[in-house]
Amino acid sequence: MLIGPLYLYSTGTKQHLYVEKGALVKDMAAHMAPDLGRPLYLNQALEPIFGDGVLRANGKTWVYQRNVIIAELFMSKIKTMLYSMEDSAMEIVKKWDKSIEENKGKTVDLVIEHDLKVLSEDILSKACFGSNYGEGKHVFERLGAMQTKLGKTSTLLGFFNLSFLSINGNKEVWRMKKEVDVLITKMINDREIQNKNKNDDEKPNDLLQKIIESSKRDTTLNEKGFFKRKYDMNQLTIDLCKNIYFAGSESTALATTWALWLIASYPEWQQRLRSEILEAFDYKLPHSFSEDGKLQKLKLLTMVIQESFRLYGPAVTNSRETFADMKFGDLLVPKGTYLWMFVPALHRDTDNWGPDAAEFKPERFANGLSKACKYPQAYIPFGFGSRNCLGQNFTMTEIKIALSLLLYHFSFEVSPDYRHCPVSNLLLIPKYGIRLLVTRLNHTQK
Ligand code: HEM
Repeated sequence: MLIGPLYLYSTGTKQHLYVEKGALVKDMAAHMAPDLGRPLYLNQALEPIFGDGVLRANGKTWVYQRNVIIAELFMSKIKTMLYSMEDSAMEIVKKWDKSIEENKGKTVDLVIEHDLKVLSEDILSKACFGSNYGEGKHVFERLGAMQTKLGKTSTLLGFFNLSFLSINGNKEVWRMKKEVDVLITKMINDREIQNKNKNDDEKPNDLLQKIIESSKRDTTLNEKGFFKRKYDMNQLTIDLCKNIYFAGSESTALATTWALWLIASYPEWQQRLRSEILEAFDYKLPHSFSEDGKLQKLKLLTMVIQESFRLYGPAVTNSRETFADMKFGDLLVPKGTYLWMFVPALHRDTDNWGPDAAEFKPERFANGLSKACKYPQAYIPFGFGSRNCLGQNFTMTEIKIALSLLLYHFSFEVSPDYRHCPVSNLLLIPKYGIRLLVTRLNHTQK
């Protein structure tokens, strides 16, 4: 059946508009929340995992949370996390080095995504919550288990099968929710104990601290009549932490995994990237990421990551609900319509990207996103408009550091045992894992 880039269908009383037209996404991106928000019916099913956290919220709770975290993820703040990101990334270098050593210095065939997952969980735990992977591990494990139970799609997006959970399955998800809440409550309480008797300038300066302080300072959400129900600020604090744990870990790990697989698949690009890294860091082990402009110098690496996000971005679908009658271009969309975007199709739209849209061509980003395609607003690996991802800078920095260190130390080829099968399971995952042949490199210093 041919259905085209714009079509409407209904499920009972709900109307769904599927949009795969760059020009329309551009118009949608120009509309501000709250008229265009998270779909309400998806929201109900996702309550155990996200509570009223920023990913699921609409209206004033969303505004409150976005304001709490936004400045904590600005580039100026991320610059203070560079050492810690690098430290975590060096762990993976040491681990792969050890595997090679145990193989008498010869090339090893490694499944990479688990190590990259641990890396991104460690970075997020340290940077945002002042703990490490060991401490955050139980939260990640339980959130992962809930995610698997809750189905085949993400909050960020779509096609949520609401009928799949049995009563027992449902009970189990709520049990896991309670476990996660207990773990996060303990983390918050521990932080409050640590903070006792400390002056403000002695307290940690991370996202968790900001979330705790804002919840005490900001009482607007508690005011009677402001919402249909009174908000429990303690629960909202827990929910927001939970949302950050969820939003910031697996997505980044998968993005790094897919980018490394593409780099291994295109040896000429791999060589070009390595030369750029060696040059930027003066042929020394890259450990000066905090030096001004070093990361910005990695222009080819940025292009490769952008292209990887275009073809293998972890977020597969995106969705919105119109909370008012709206107009996008010539199209009138009534209140209560669900809007769906299937990102891989949008990112391979030949009308927007040209006839080579399906090919890996990082050079299309040589002069920036605005020159790479007709409708830059329809490049949406991090979503669009006023609800776009707050973690973009964090993620891009983390991926650049991890890939620079890995490309400095190792060369990569795709293993003959690799089976290409990207599937959407909440996020875009490699169904059979990603296997790479990893070889140690020894650089002679300049
Ligand atoms: C490769 C990594 C990542 C990808 C692909 C990704 C993708 C997305 C997408 C598609 C959305 C929905 C945007 C929309 O509906 O238009 C989103 C929302 C969000 N992301 Fe990310 N994200 C990543 C990493 C992160 C990180 C590291 C953080 C935080 C440390 C983060 C925090 C958030 C938050 C708070 C939102 C909710 C924004 C809102 O609703 O206002 N993300 N992300």
